[in-house]
Amino acid sequence: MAPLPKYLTGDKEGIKKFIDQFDVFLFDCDGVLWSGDHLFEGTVDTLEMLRSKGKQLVFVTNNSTKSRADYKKKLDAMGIPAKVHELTSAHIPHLGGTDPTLLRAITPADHAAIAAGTALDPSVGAVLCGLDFHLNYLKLSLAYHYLRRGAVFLATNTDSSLPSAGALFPGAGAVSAPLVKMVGREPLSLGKPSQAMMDAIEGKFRFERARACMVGDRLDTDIRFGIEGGLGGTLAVLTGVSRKEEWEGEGKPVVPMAYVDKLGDLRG
Ligand SMILES: O=C(O)[C@H](O)[C@H](O)COP(=O)(O)O
Repeated sequence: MAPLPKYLTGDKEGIKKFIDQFDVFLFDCDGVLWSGDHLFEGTVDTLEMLRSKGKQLVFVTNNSTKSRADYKKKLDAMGIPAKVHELTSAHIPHLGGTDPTLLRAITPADHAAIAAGTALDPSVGAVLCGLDFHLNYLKLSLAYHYLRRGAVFLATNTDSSLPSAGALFPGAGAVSAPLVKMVGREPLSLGKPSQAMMDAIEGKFRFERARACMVGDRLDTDIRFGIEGGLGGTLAVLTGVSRKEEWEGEGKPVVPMAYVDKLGDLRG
């Protein structure tokens, strides 16, 4: 049985010992640094404090509504300095997504063209579902028909919910759910807790897993990601999705190494 996590809020000595164990901190974003556009009090100072101790900080989000460049802008605007380590773009041709011509109600002509296949691009080999604030019936219909024709079913992540403005909203898993219902199978999910994501991060940032700590608000994505990735530590915060009741008690499947009420508590 995993030992109960250490509660670090207000424990100066415990916080110091915890931080000293790691060289690298992987930060989940939504629910840890901010909730939507609301930056949590103490976030900037805490990241600054960790940087001043020589820690490497890596931001690891499942949120696919923004590109890395957009995240860089959001971090800059919130006073969190960050570099975008994008060496080459992926060069994967794609369609759909944010295409404005899809932001409308489906028409009888769409039904006919999708059914006949004339509205479908024959070169499409995969359908990738992510968090989409403009999800609609037309996009779902196109995605379903690509899947029916044999396209690989992928998801950026399958989080059930998105923390924003201090509440929960439908997450990326709720976006792919209608397709799951239709095709009767789950997508291959590439974001946290998938270790494909951990391997990609490790490949890019070259850190020692035993000296890295994952900080997150969700047990089923962030904390599980850190544990299954063999990281030296995991730290849960209570400003997002998971509650401490989820790891308290016996036989809980995912238990963080430590937790704080909020990230800013790491300032001691
Ligand atoms: O549904 C989603 O995609 C997630 O709730 C959201 O993107 C989570 O982002 P993260 O907590 O990984 O920053």
